[in-house]
Formats: sequence, structure tokens, C-alpha cells
Amino acid sequence: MLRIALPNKGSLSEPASAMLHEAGYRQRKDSRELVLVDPENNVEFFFLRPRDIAVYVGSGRLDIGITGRDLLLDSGACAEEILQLGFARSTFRYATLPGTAKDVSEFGGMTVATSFSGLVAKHLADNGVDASVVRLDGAVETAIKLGVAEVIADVVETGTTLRNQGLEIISDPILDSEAVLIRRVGADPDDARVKQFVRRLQGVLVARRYVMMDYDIRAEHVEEAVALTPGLESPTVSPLHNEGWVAVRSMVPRKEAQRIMDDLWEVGARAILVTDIHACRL
Ligand SMILES: Nc1ncnc2c1ncn2[C@@H]1O[C@H](COP(=O)(O)OP(=O)(O)OP(=O)(O)O)[C@@H](O)[C@H]1O
Ligand SMILES: O=P(O)(O)OC[C@H]1O[C@H](OP(=O)(O)OP(=O)(O)O)[C@H](O)[C@@H]1O
Ligand SMILES: [Mg+2]
Repeated sequence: MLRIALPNKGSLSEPASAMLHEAGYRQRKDSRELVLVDPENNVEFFFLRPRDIAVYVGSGRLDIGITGRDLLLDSGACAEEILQLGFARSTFRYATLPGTAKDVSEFGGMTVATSFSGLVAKHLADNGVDASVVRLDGAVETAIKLGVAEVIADVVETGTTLRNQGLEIISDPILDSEAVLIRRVGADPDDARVKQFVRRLQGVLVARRYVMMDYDIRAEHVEEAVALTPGLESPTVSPLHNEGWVAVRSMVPRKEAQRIMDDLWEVGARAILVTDIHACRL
């Protein structure tokens, strides 16, 4: 049975469960359930603290897991990303009160408060900056006001929390993060159970990102039209009963669907239909 670590709480938990549900796996009904067996799919889910997931997977106790890239790197665990999952996106950044510093290179001798001490200590060392790091569990934005640190390093999503504390972002992001699927470094890359799990999640990602577009067009305009809807490999073009007309079917990015429909209309396409993809294997 494939043993999979899933986040039990926080920003990662609900979207991870939603993705697995879409991929056809059983998910827990009660958020206090810690282990869930899905015998039909031959998998066992372990609901763990997001921060601990890379540790379990890196030690080989569990085969794969879903966590954040920032949490993976902070843990220093012997685990690696095998698929980017596109949710729980954030950046990881330094912030200070205005006037404290303009760049990381000015942090020397200062104290940086963070919940990601592994990540921050490494980043400071890589930049040759001699600053102290104090590890806090959360709400680190308050550490400056309370005199614990001059600088904080934290997850920034909308930036609202920083703004509310009167803090300003310093330098480029230390990291761009999102939810990722991870496995132990050195694990068998040909494990068929993992490959099947990855294909199912890739199917969900494609179904979320693409829609199916169908339209009719006069044969003499088909080249212009398929240039707008090239599909992933090549669009399907079939003859219509009405002579001189063809039907085209192609996958297009969901975000661009409306613009593509406008452009298709301009080149003469009619009966343009968009439908959701519920599942796929490409
Ligand atoms: N607004 C956000 N706040 C916190 N983490 C976020 C946010 N948006 C995305 N994330 C990502 O979610 C992961 C953090 O999950 P985690 O469950 O540890 O913290 P959390 O969502 O802040 O929950 P809590 O602090 O309540 O325990 C990280 O990978 C982080 O990058
Ligand atoms: O950029 P924003 O959209 O404001 O989001 C970022 C904030 O959200 C998280 O805090 P959370 O609510 O998880 O509390 P915590 O600091 O106790 O983890 C994170 O630690 C930041 O403080
Ligand atoms: Mg948090």
C-alpha cells in the first residue's frame, strides 16, 4: 500500500484534500481523523502537521507527501519535489520598519525573527551576512514592535499583515513557494504506484487549467482558426455534413477561453462551445 502524508491543518490542508478528492481518492470526513485507508486505490493517508511532512518522507517512513516548498526547504529533510501542485502560493520575504535597512547586506549585527529558521540561516549565510536568527512559532510580524528583532522573515501572500504592522518588504523574495508533492531523495524513480498517483494529480491539474473548445468553421478559414487553438498536440478537425464546413475540437487554457472565442468569431468560427474537462490522462 502506498503511504501518503497529507497536511492535517492550515492553508495547505483543505486544497490538498480537494485535489485528492478530484483525483478519485477517499478523503476524511472528520478533521480529527489522523489515518485513513483507501483500500480501493491501495493507498493509506496520514494526516500530519505540514511542518513534519518532509521529515516523515525524508526518513522513508512514508512514501510521498504534500507540503509547501518553503516548509520542505526549511526542514532540511532528505526529500525532493516531484510535482508542483499550483495552490498555497506565497513568497517568503524579509521586512522591517521603514528606515532600518534597504538590503539584506545591511542586516549584519541585527536579529531576524522567523518561523523558518533553517531557511533564513542558510539564506543569510549564503549572502555572507552575520545576523542572529530567533525562531518564533507564528505572528512574527509583532516581534519588531515588541523589540525581539529588527527584521522579520515570513510568508507573504497578499501583504496585508505586513502593511497592517507598518512594515515594508526588503529585497527580492527569498523564495517563491507553492504546495508540492515530495518523495525521499534516492527513492525508486520507477515505483509504479507513485507514477500512477502522480498521473492522477497531473490529470486534475490539466482539468483545472484547460477547457475543451468546439466550433464550426468554413474549411478555407480552418488554418487561421487552428492557429488560435493549437491544442496540446494538435486539434481534431472533422468534416461537417454541410459541405465546405469543418468542426474543430481543441483544449485551450481556461484563463484565455473568452479572448480565444472573440478571436475565433472574428475569423468566422460559429457555434463555439466551451465545456469543462472533469478528468484526463494525457
Ligand atoms: N496566507 C498564508 N499564510 C500562511 N501560509 C500560507 C499562506 N498562503 C500560503 N501559505 C503556505 O502554506 C504553508 C503553511 O502551512 P501551515 O499549515 O504550516 O501554516 P498556516 O497555514 O499558516 O497555518 P497555522 O499558522 O494556522 O498553523 C506554507 O507552505 C505557506 O507558504
Ligand atoms: O500576506 P498575507 O495575506 O497577510 O498573509 C501572510 C500571513 O499569513 C500567515 O499568518 P497566519 O495567519 O498563518 O498566522 P501565523 O503567523 O500565526 O502562522 C503568515 O505567517 C503571514 O503572517
Ligand atoms: Mg501560519
